[in-house]
Amino acid sequence: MAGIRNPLTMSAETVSKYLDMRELIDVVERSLGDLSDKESSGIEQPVRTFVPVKKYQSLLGVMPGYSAKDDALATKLVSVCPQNAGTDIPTHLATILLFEPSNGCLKAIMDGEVITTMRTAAASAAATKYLARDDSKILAIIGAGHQARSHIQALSLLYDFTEVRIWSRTKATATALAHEFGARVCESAEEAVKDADIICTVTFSATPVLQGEWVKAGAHVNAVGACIASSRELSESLTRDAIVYVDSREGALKESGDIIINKAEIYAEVGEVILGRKEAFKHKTTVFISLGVAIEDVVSAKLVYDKYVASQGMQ
Ligand SMILES: NC(=O)C1=CN([C@@H]2O[C@H](COP(=O)(O)OP(=O)(O)OC[C@H]3O[C@@H](n4cnc5c(N)ncnc54)[C@H](O)[C@@H]3O)[C@@H](O)[C@H]2O)C=CC1
Ligand SMILES: O=C([O-])C1=[NH+]CCC1
Repeated sequence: MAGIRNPLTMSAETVSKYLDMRELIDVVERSLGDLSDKESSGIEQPVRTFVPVKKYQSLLGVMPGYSAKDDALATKLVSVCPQNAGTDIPTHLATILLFEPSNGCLKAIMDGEVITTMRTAAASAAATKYLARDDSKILAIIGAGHQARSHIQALSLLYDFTEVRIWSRTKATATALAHEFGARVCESAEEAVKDADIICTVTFSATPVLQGEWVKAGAHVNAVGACIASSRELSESLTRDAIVYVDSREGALKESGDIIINKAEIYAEVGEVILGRKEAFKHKTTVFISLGVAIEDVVSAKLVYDKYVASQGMQ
């Protein structure tokens, strides 16, 4: 069997070669459904551990998970270093260790940055498919980093947008990203989200970048950037008035400032909607709070590994 005592090493370039966003959206969608049905899927996923590195205002996240249904076992190690912004080092650095569940051997050490960037957008796209209106035409993105780019890529596969708008506190990065996609740079977040059908907040902000009063009734919001209990991207009025979905209820109650600080009520995990156990409310204002869950990385890493092994004619 490949890599039993000699794990494969897979670079970001190799991982990218085997990841297709359309396929990933389907795979991640299924994993979110499975996460909401642990009895059948046999998912084991403790809420991740974040080790604060206060001296550098950064975090090390440890994200293990197992899916019995996929027979996939992996852990991601992710450094979150906002202070790297503007340097040659990315703000998120990640490695995924993929194991053979039957004997515990390490099968692969793979780059986790590409997977993190793409699977997060795939999760938002999967949620959006259920929660946004099918005729959505205007996409607004708040933030202009890696997640901003991958969210435009993923959502553009599902919707025929007539307009994509970007606002970021650093205008130069918003302008560069807008140039890639023929999007419009806005002078304020309020201008960007006016009448937008789908809004994504993908910033490092610790305080709200999106106010409820700016959001059109019936819009869908993917709130992706606030992943620790002391940070939030959404105003209290928005989480109070919208129907709030999360990726993991357990994770959100521990990690989401948008839930904890705003004292927001969680209506459902998006997986429960995918399974048809909870309503989608496509025509009401909806919010998907994405924290990122290990199982998304586990299934993505297995997908990459299996495709790589097949392409090499390995067992
Ligand atoms: N939910 C999930 O599964 C995941 C969430 N994330 C989170 O998404 C966010 C964006 O990640 P990336 O795009 O990879 O980072 P990035 O470093 O590539 O981009 C960050 C963006 O946030 C903006 N920003 C930074 N501080 C800000 C502030 N105080 N107010 C407003 N904007 C600010 C920057 O100008 C930049 O446009 C981060 O908070 C990250 O931790 C990242 C990976 C997975
Ligand atoms: O799920 C993930 O990988 C992360 N969520 C927040 C920072 C990284």
